[in-house]
Amino acid sequence: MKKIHFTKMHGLGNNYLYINMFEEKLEEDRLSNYAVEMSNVHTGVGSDGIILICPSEKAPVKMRIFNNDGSEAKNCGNGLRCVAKYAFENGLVSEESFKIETLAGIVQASVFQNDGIVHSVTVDMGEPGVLRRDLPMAGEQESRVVNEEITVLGKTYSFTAVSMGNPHGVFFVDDIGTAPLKELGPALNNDERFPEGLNVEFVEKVSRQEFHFRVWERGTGITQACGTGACAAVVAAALNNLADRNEEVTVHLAGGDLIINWTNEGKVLMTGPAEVICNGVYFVK
Ligand SMILES: N[C@@H](CCC[C@H](N)C(=O)O)C(=O)O
Repeated sequence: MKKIHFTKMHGLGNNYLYINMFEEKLEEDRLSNYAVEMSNVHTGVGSDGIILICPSEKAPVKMRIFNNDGSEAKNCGNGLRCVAKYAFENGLVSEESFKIETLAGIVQASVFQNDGIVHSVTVDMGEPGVLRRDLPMAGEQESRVVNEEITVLGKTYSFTAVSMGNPHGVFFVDDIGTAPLKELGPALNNDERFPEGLNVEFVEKVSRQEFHFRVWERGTGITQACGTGACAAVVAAALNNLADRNEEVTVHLAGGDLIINWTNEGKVLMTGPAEVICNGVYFVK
């Protein structure tokens, strides 16, 4: 019987099964099935998806992420912090600052540790995409989508679109508690205006340095946290003059807080925790 060794980790409750591809051999054409099977809460381990920590020719490690519906995404902010922690604690890297390759490009991770145990990680996520073509989204490809009206399920909302390597739609609301996440998330993700789907975020401003945040993720549904989504939210806040560039902004997600800074140089810095839940062995059916 085939066995897959994994480490279950989470970043603010956004949990994935991490597979060390330096040691495990998985068939490329079965990765999507493994994500669905292993993530199943009833018959698998239960998770928001799987993340492969792979060898890379461009960096010490490469991250690949599959949502729990089996779809592969190009980026994952909470995943990057966990990959950085795993790589450092398991000797895949020896420096405290190192590169990680993703399908969206190469990012720089810096771990903060005590006695070899990483408690938090800053990832330089690179520059956000702010044009329609970056998502992609239908319409004039070279234009931005900032506070633009969109009609969904018969109601009109204003939203801002940002790519962090994966597509995000950010909706600013007065009360995060009444945000129609469950309805708007799937509707927008399946909307033909977003040919590659959409991660949907509702964001409530507390001050220019503090926002509440809830997310419906493409390929998974409602999760406790989304790192790329929090980055997109702060970029969207700055584009709408609700926050300032080059300032640390605290984003309160369902699972805890992230600190995000869209610097004047254009990079988005994300800082937050990463935690190990358990190690295990999955018996392939
Ligand atoms: N939870 C992640 C994002 C995971 C991928 C996303 N659902 C997509 O399909 O783009 C994060 O922390 O960024």
